[in-house]
Amino acid sequence: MKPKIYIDGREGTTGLQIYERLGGRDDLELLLIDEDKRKDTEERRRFLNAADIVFLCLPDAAARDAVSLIENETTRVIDASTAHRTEPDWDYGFAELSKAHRAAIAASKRVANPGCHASGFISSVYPLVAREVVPADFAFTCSSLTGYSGGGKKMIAEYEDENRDPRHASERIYGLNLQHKHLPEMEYVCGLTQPPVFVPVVGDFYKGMATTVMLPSVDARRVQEALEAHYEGQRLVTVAPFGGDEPVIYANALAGKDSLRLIVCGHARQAIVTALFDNLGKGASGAAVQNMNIMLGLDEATGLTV
Ligand SMILES: NC(=O)C1=CN([C@@H]2O[C@H](COP(=O)(O)OP(=O)(O)OC[C@H]3O[C@@H](n4cnc5c(N)ncnc54)[C@H](OP(=O)(O)O)[C@@H]3O)[C@@H](O)[C@H]2O)C=CC1
Ligand SMILES: CC(=O)N[C@@H](CCC(=O)OP(=O)(O)O)C(=O)O
Repeated sequence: MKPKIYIDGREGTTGLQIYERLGGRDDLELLLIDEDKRKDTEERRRFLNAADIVFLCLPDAAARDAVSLIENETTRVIDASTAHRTEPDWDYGFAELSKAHRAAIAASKRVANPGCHASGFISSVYPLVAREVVPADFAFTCSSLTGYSGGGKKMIAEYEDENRDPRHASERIYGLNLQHKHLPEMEYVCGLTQPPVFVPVVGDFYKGMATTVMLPSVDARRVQEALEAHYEGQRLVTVAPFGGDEPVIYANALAGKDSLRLIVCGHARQAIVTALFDNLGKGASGAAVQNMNIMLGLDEATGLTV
């Protein structure tokens, strides 16, 4: 019997990208809701309970409602929203962080898929804190550049409108209240004693992401060696040689891929780590499909672009 998969929110940016990654697979059965019933609570309840694995690609409140519609013990959930990422009875869906994370995902009924900016920060910082290269009470700062698809359908329409605000041609700094919605998961997953100072920036390009963590008074080579050791043998998270692959970093360099690459630059007294990936790949839909593959005991990269 093929596992039955339902994508709640399939018409959205993340949902469509998951559908594209699963559409051509013959090892899964996709349960497809009628277009005119996709927001009908009773019909969704039926689909949510008929599936073995459900992807939630919905706003936070709708994701919480969807979970409450599940009335059986067997349906397993991968939630792409922010709703459950710091809940102790959910597993955080970033398998490369540790063997324990991977094992928890494999056995989980409830997986919270990481936020895009959070994926960049956590992939850099979790190993450095776990390996005591940087203390958990370090005053982390981070800047993260993302394509506008990170803002979903509404932001895509805003950027692609022919009469758009001409200021969209320039980068836009946001999250200025320093309370971005990904801060709680960054702090929780890395075990930090304080949140980082986090500056997200959206640019005039569709997809791609470069999240840079600043590490004053830290030896850059030690950082690179720790990250390389931590991710040894991983296929979807890799570490560049010290100094990086190129003299400059373009935020869209890994657009279209489901992998993430860490690049360490600096010298003996200062380091920066940049996580380069696609906000819709390892930052959302690619990660969600990877988590599903792990939950089903399949090769984690099935259907993904490494
Ligand atoms: N875009 C990205 O890079 C990332 C997004 N995410 C998260 O994934 C989730 C989805 O985001 P994204 O795909 O960008 O958002 P979109 O706005 O592109 O899509 C959301 C979809 O959910 C549908 N929807 C809204 N409310 C309901 C409801 N009550 N019942 C059924 N369907 C509903 C919308 O319908 P309609 O089409 O009618 O508007 C839309 O199709 C969010 O929680 C987001 O924060 C996570 C990581 C990255
Ligand atoms: C450009 C833009 O607005 N990006 C979104 C992040 C998208 C994302 O990862 O959202 P989730 O937390 O729901 O997963 C933001 O910064 O709020």
